[in-house]
Amino acid sequence: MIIITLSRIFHRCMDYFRFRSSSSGGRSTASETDHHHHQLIPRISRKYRSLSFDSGLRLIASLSNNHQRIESPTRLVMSSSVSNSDRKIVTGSAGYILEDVPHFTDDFPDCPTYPNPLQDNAAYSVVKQYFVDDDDTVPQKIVVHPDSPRGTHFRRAGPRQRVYFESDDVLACIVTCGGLCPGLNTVIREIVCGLSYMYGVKRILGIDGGYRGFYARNTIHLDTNTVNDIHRSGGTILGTSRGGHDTTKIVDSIQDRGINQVYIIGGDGSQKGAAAIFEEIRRRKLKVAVAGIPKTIDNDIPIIDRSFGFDTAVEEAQRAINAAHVEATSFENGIGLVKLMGRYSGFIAMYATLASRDVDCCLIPESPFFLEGPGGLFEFISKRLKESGHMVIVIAEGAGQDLLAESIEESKTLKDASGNKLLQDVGLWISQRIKDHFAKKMTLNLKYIDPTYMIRAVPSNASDNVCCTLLAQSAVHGVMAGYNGFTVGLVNGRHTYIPFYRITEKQNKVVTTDRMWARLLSSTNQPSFMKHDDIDSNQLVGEPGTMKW
Ligand SMILES: Nc1ncnc2c1ncn2[C@@H]1O[C@H](COP(=O)(O)OP(=O)(O)O)[C@@H](O)[C@H]1O
Ligand SMILES: O=P(O)(O)OC[C@H]1O[C@](O)(COP(=O)(O)O)[C@@H](O)[C@@H]1O
Ligand SMILES: [Mg+2]
Repeated sequence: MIIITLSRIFHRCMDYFRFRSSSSGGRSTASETDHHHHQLIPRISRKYRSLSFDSGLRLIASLSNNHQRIESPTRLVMSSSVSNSDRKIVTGSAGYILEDVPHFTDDFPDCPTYPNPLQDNAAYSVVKQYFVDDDDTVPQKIVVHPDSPRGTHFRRAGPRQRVYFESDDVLACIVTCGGLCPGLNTVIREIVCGLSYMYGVKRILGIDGGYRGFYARNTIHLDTNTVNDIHRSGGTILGTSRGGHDTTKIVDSIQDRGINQVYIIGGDGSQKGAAAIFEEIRRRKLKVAVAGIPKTIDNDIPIIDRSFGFDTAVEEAQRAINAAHVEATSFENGIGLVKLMGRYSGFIAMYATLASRDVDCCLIPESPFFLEGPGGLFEFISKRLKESGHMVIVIAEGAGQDLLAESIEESKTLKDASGNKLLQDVGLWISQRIKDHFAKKMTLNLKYIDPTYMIRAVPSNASDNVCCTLLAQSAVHGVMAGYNGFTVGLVNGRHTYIPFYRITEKQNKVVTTDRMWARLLSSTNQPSFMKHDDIDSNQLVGEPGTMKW
């Protein structure tokens, strides 16, 4: 209680000395902005002139005179792998760690705040506890032991009592980057509607065609009318692209246009791009917020439970698997083979298999397999055909690439414009290998179905539409509340703000020693195709226990 009260007193004191900053508006250069900022500082009491949020916390701590709750929370600033990026880590008792996100007050300790317009909105003011308490955090791990530390937490998303933008001053922009994903249009729609209806923001721009659109294309005007029906269509009305991330040109464009809120909808690559933009914005001391909304049908983004589009992609994949099953059961020794997306992570294949119940074998990038000999794929196919006369195989596009690379040497080095590995068609390759192997042994009817782009080009389903809406609203609330340099994401079913470095430091993968993969193996009754050595060296790179729903 004491720290909360002191913290509020501190913020009240700070509010008293607030000034109106316009550092990001207009066409000011970085040096002009600096100058403008420093011109305004003398208006603040000397005592609080250089008081950052951190030093504010320390001030409260010293005032509190050794109170237990104040003794423990300490903010440690650690060096980051990304230049100029300070990691905000708050530690507390019982091994509590908050991996916090940057806030405007870190760089602009005296920037003004305003009452949240939602508090005058009849629809929200009746909602009990609509505003999120500043102390609310969400644990990354929810399975704990009596004596285990409380571990890493992330800041809970949602609206705050005070905001750091006046509605009329906001110039927001939205960009979609990377591959398509069901729900992109819904997220665009809900950012526009959230900004407009909740916060009265009128100036919102769409960036045309991904990152390069910042500097190579005109912007697109967005309002609640223009986005009204877009959620019914797949794709993105803004267009998207790979490559073209030129940080300097992008931030020049943000600065020149006077944009002060940047919403970036994209996958792991896009979030790395967002982090680079945020770093440059900070370096230039611009009062511009950058927020990421994770887009990934592959579910290759760590920390989060899942993001929008995945559910729809898995549902759409069922149509291909059903067709494969019908074909396989209609012919002697029928094999239906379906290739699904998943460059480095096999979540779509794994969940489509678990959902379908018709799949006999699921092959993913994380689980090595081999074709010939005892325990190999050919032996299993032979066994399953003898038992039931047909089978369905689901293969993720990134599976077995090492086997393909043995035959196609140059395939190891090919990359797309964003630097992602370009894959060979494992579906075609494995179909041919199976046909060749059984050619002289038995009649085989193999039908290869490749629904690749169909599962991501569709509009999002009902559950993903809800997911898109909540993510978009959470991003808008976070930005308006002054948080910065974050990706919004579901952690254990709660929306959180996650620092970019945690999102970009590794990829999420299926952990084949985790219980979910074991559940799949028991559902299909397929062998693991793993040799003992593979188990030992199995990359434990995923977040064990992700996809918990
Ligand atoms: N390490 C990086 N730094 C800066 N920008 C990046 C980085 N990786 C990817 N990007 C940019 O992010 C955008 C999307 O990346 P991509 O890998 O194609 O898709 P996704 O975001 O869906 O993973 C591209 O414009 C790409 O240039
Ligand atoms: O052919 P494209 O459009 O470059 O994309 C193919 C890749 O896009 C994805 O659908 C999604 O990847 P991103 O998240 O990097 O956009 C992958 O599953 C697939 O390998
Ligand atoms: Mg990606």
